[in-house]
Amino acid sequence: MADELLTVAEMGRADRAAMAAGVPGTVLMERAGAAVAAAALARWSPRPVAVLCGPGNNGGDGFVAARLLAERGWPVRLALLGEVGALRGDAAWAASGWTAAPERPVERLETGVLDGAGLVIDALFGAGLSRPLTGPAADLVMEVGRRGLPVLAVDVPSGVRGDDGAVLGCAPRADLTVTFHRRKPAHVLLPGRLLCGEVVLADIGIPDGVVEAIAPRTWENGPRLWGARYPWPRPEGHKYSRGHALVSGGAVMTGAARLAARAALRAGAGLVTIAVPPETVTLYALSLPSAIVLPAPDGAAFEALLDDPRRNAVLLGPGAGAGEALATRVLAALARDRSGVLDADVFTSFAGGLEPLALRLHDRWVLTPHDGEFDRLFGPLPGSRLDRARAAARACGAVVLLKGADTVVAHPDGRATVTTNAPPDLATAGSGDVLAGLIVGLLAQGMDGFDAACAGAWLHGEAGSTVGPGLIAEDLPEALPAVLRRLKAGADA
Ligand SMILES: NC(=O)C1=CN([C@@H]2O[C@H](COP(=O)(O)OP(=O)(O)OC[C@H]3O[C@@H](n4cnc5c(N)ncnc54)[C@H](OP(=O)(O)O)[C@@H]3O)[C@@H](O)[C@H]2O)[C@@H](O)CC1
Ligand SMILES: Nc1ncnc2c1ncn2[C@@H]1O[C@H](COP(=O)(O)OP(=O)(O)O)[C@@H](O)[C@H]1O
Ligand SMILES: [K+]
Repeated sequence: MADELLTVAEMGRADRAAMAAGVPGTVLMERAGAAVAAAALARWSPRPVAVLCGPGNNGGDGFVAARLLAERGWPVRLALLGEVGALRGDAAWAASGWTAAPERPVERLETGVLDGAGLVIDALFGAGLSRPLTGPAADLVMEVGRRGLPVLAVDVPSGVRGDDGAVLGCAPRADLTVTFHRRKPAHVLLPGRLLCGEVVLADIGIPDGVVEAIAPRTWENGPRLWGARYPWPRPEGHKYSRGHALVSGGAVMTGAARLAARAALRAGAGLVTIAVPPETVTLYALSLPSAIVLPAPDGAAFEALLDDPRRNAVLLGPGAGAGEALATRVLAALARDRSGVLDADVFTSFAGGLEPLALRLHDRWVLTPHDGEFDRLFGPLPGSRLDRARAAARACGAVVLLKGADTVVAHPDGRATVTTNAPPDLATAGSGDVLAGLIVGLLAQGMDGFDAACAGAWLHGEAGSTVGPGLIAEDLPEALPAVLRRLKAGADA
């Protein structure tokens, strides 16, 4: 499946470009409806179907699918929101194909149309959803849920907004969603993703060059985006050529930096130094035999460690304790030519204002806030998670990774990805520290900020899925070798 995600506006441009290139809208609609019918035939045994059509082109796709399923002998009932006479353009053409047979009435959109149905095709609203569902459309959607009927959604479950996956009013929980040409953000962002069920992407004959001309800026995260630049060890390499990560460790919450350091090593950093309060050296050293544990009694000692340019990537925040001392270390790291990750307590330390960071950050730095930390640093920004992460990246000049079940990585230049492979088992203490460690380990090996953030988020999700239920954060670095072996074998390309 293609990785690009098109906004509703970009999809509209793709449709228009296809028509300008000589593919009529009716042909696109016939192919869309045929893809819906084919998906129903492939997934379900023949059964009575209720096709719910809306007043626009999403409804048009429904008319086509209804006709094709009826031609295959399925018992089909079709109900329309509004009057047939009010349909326009391609949808009017599609409706005429259904009504051409006198035994195929167009029913009013009332719950009775569901009686006897073994499948619902939801073709009420797609790209054109403009307001919350109310009235008969909302009644039908609620009733479909109450009856527990299987649902095949056309383009998106009606009520789910294409650009951000938000639910306007209500939306059915689909078993299968058939979308066209490219997926939309709603298919990967929550809650939309959870309402789509399985997503089938259908080719409706929009020419190949159209996507290149649109140059979309959003992708589903996966190895196809960054795998070619993954920093695999080279035969002639040695530990000094694989980067040296410097992790700042705290006095009390020592687990966070230890988890991060171990993840950085597993990600392939040649060396990891962990700078810790002197009284904790033994504790850190005993649990991290492969890391270099050095005492850093104060900020000056930490800066002395930073001064060695071989320590090329820095992680600050996990378990550090928020405050002036951490803020000073962050600014010291940013004053040098390094890459790095800012996480956890850093966001609280700069909650008073972004300026000191924004003045010094660049795109070899990655910020990894969860929603609460994000709001603390950037304020409550409007829009979807994609919008907010993009705005934050633009505001601070660094790569922003907004954590969650649908983690977004955004670059200041507007590129963004959504990560979809993370299981809910990752919602456990310390899991974010591992993510930060993975990213700093990749940065140390020379990956750029956007690639390292995307690769780190994806590896984190894969590692989480490999372990599954019962996962604790310590498991994640240990799951990495198997994930990397599969990645290297090209199994996920
Ligand atoms: N373009 C193409 O070539 C192709 C497009 N394709 C298909 O077209 C779909 C997009 O079609 P579309 O643009 O006509 O929008 P659609 O989703 O049918 O809704 C618009 C209508 O719904 C109405 N309406 C909206 N919200 C409402 C609400 N809450 N409650 C009540 N009414 C509401 C809205 O009314 P208005 O806002 O104008 O008042 C308008 O009448 C796309 O998802 C795909 O399935 C495929 O065939 C492939 C080729
Ligand atoms: N429901 C979920 N599904 C998938 N991943 C999740 C979910 N909840 C949290 N995560 C992931 O788990 C990690 C938690 O990080 P964080 O909130 O910083 O926790 P901690 O500070 O305890 O390490 C993030 O990578 C986040 O994306
Ligand atoms: K729909």
